[in-house]
Amino acid sequence: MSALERTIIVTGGAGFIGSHVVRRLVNNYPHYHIVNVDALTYAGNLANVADVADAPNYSFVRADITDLEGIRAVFAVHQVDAVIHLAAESHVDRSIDDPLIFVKTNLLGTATMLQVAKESWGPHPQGKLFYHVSTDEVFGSLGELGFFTESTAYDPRSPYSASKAGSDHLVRAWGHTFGLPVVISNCSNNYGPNQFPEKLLPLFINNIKHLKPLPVYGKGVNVRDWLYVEDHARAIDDVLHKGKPGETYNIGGHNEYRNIDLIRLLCKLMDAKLGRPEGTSENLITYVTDRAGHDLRYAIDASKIRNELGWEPSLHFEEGLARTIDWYLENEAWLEGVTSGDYQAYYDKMYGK
Ligand SMILES: Cc1cn([C@H]2C[C@H](O)[C@@H](COP(=O)(O)OP(=O)(O)O[C@H]3O[C@H](C)C(=O)[C@H](O)[C@H]3O)O2)c(=O)[nH]c1=O
Repeated sequence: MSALERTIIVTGGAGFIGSHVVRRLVNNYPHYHIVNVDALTYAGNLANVADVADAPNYSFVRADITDLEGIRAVFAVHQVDAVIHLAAESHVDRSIDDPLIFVKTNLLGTATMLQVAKESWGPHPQGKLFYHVSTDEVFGSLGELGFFTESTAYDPRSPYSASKAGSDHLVRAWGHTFGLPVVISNCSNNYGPNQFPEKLLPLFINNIKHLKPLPVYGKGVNVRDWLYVEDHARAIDDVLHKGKPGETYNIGGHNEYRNIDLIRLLCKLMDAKLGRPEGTSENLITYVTDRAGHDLRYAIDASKIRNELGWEPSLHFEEGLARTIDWYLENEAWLEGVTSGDYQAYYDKMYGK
């Protein structure tokens, strides 16, 4: 491995977005050594990276980012040039149900990664990069108009978004105080293969498949800006290679949908794909109690990354959605695998079914 040009740690590389980043870097940069560091908690799944598991420029290390000695051991074995930090607790509903694990993983975990990078790289290191992958939820909630830019003031409102906002601040603090070269990106809602079926799209695809109720929070009028996960992975690649240390980049799909409109579109596409009479899936829609503190709207102004790094989303949403549905329907074993075990207990607790 030492003959390879650059060693990059990807934390959370067995998770949803992380697995797409790992796959892209392993395949596109055979001269890089990609070290996937993942604790394999409920949403981490080595099946997500099975296709690159035997690649000569890929390694996997099972480690928890809150374990200082475990992370030190990873840096002791590998000559790390860059960290792409994606490992995080990410589901807003879980953060309402059980906030402390979000504080631990997202704050202590990020601080641990930063501290070990600093110890290992020394003061004001040259040619190193700590890249923190974050969320647009740090900016709070928009009304009907406007977009989040890189200079929008932070206003996180859920335990999840507050923990991510705090982790962004920690990254900037290590950059400012210790001269660690850091970069941050804040992205909108992702969708695509490998997403754990607690998030809206994979949850609803799975429920439609099994003719189970579709729990729409409140009136379904909340708006999200959807981006295909491979477009996000390409943006991360661009920020890694062309981003300026000390900068922040917003990433988004410029693709806003009210939840209920998205769900109706999903229902229509799935009825067609499953050969069911039109309206079958829509009949499963069940309006339920709104999420506590539910943010109304997220929308990203991605002009900085477009103008400075040349990144743009590539996939039309309806095509991405069709591709996503096909993936979940075709990968039955993956879906069955992640919805067995503890999943049913979680589902029953959250939806009372
Ligand atoms: C699971 C679920 C969700 N919803 C609503 C709640 C939201 O308005 C929307 C999407 O929910 P989801 O939990 O999939 O995603 P967000 O809460 O927008 O957050 C997501 O996008 C950001 C950027 C991240 O940073 C989070 O990590 C990621 O989870 O659908 C329902 O109406 N019913 C449901 O059963």
